[in-house]
Amino acid sequence: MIPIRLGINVDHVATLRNARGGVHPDPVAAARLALANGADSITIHLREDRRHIRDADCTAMKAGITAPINLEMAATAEMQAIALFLLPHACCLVPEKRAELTTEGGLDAAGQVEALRPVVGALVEAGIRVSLFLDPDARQIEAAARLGAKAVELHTGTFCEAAPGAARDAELARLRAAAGQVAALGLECHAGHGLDYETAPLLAAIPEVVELNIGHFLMGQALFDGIGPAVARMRQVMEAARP
Ligand SMILES: CC(=O)[C@@H](O)[C@H](O)COP(=O)(O)O
Ligand SMILES: NCC(=O)COP(=O)(O)O
Repeated sequence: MIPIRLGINVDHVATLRNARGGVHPDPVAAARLALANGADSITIHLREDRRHIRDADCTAMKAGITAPINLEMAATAEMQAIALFLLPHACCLVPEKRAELTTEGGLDAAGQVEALRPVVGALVEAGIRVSLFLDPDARQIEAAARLGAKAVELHTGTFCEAAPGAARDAELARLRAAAGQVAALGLECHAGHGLDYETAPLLAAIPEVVELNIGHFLMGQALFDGIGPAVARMRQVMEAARP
């Protein structure tokens, strides 16, 4: 079986914690449980509005786990400074709009290469593995390679939100083609957003995809099954689908 990594996004543990302004549930405790049950890394998205993960969560996560941390961030001076201080294993540059409910699409890397270049350069220089969160679009993927990113995380939201049928099949075909292009350019291919037990195996079946990042669905499922069993089942269905 071609190995595939599972990154667990614990943003929405922080959403629940913030609902009462306290310290429970703790994203670091959730991360440890996920790592003990099949996760390879932990993703945290420090949004500009700090709606869930906060700055203290980032330092607590760095101190609290030894597994790789993937910091999702907007490509801003503020976030760059935080990343260079925190020095996570990886950073994933994502688009952010304050009014959005969640991430709505991929970063427009092709449209802002010169603006992104210094941010990507500074993070790579600091030894951080930089990925760009992109739609499965050839022009965007080519821009990621031009920028010196080491990975692309394909946005699977459009695929996950589509009902089974021709439109969803077409989006999966786009994702397959994009994964092939990412790998052909020598970058790692990751995927994420909206994945669940039904859709994640369809991405895991793509040989070029080497990492899935999954959060919201699993944190919801954890309310019923517990984080450990929820993550373990995701690991199982991903590996069962793996070529
Ligand atoms: C980029 C992406 O799809 C997610 O990793 C991101 O974290 C979604 O944002 P929220 O976690 O705020 O829903
Ligand atoms: N980059 C995708 C991620 O980290 C988790 O996205 P979601 O599963 O919370 O939609």
